[in-house]
Amino acid sequence: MLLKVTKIKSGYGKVSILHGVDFNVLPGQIITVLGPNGAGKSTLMKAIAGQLPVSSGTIEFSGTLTNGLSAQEVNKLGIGYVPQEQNVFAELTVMENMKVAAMPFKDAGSRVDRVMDHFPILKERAAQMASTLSGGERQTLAISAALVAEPKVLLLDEPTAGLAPIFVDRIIEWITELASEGMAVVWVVEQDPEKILTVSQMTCFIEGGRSTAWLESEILLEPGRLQQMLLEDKKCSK
Ligand SMILES: Nc1ncnc2c1ncn2[C@@H]1O[C@H](COP(=O)(O)OP(=O)(O)OP(=O)(O)O)[C@@H](O)[C@H]1O
Repeated sequence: MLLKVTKIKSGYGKVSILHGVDFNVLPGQIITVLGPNGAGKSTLMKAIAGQLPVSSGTIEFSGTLTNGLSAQEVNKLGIGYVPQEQNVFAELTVMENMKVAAMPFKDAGSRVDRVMDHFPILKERAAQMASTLSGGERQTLAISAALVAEPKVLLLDEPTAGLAPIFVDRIIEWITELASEGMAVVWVVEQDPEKILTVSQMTCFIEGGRSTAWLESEILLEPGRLQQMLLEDKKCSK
C-alpha cells in the first residue's frame, strides 16, 4: 500500500471537521474523492498534506507514519499537493514559480527543465506573471510546480473546476499518463465527475466529514448510479 488513511480526524483549531475518513491508494491508481459542498474534501487533502493537525487516526505513506510531520516533511517524503486556491505565486513569473518549487532540491535546474520540457505552454509563457495566466494555464503551472518534487502521490483539489473543456481534457490526459508511469493521484472532483471517473479506479465518498462509501469507479458510470449515490444515505463499505 502506498498511502493508507485510517479513521483520521482533523479540523481547524477547536472546530472538528473530519470525524473518521478511511481510504487506500496503490501506486499508479487514480482515486476520486466525491461528496457534497462542505463535506470536508479540501480539509482531508490539507490533513494528508500536513497542513492541518490530525487529532486521531493514522496516515501511512510507504509504511511511514506521517501524522505530526510538517507540510514540508510530508512533501519531501513524496506527497505532492495542489490546493484548490492560491496554488501559485501570482506576483512571480511562470519560471520563478517553478524555481521556487525546485528550491529544496540540489538538482533544481534539471528538475525544472524536465517538467517544463513536457509543457510547451509553460515554456512559451516562462516570463509571464502568473497573475495574468488563464485559469487553465494557472492550473497547469500549479500542477507542474507540484511535479517538480517528483511525488509518488499527488493530491489534487478540484484542479479542473471552472476550466474550459479543452483544459479539462488536457489535464485528465496528462494526469492519466503520469498515473500510467506509477504516480498515484487522489483527485477531489466536483465538476464533470464522469470524465474523471472514466480514468479512475476507486472512489471515496465523503459526507459530513466521514468516508461513507468506497467503491470501484466504473460502477458509478452505470446510468443513474452516481446520482443515486450522491442522494442516498450511504454506509462505509470499505
Ligand atoms: N479555515 C477554516 N476554519 C474553520 N472552518 C473551516 C475552514 N475552512 C473550511 N472550514 C469548514 O470546514 C467544512 C468543510 O470544508 P471543506 O472546504 O473541507 O469542504 P469541501 O468538501 O471541500 O467543500 P467544497 O466542495 O465546497 O469545496 C465547511 O463547513 C467549512 O466551512
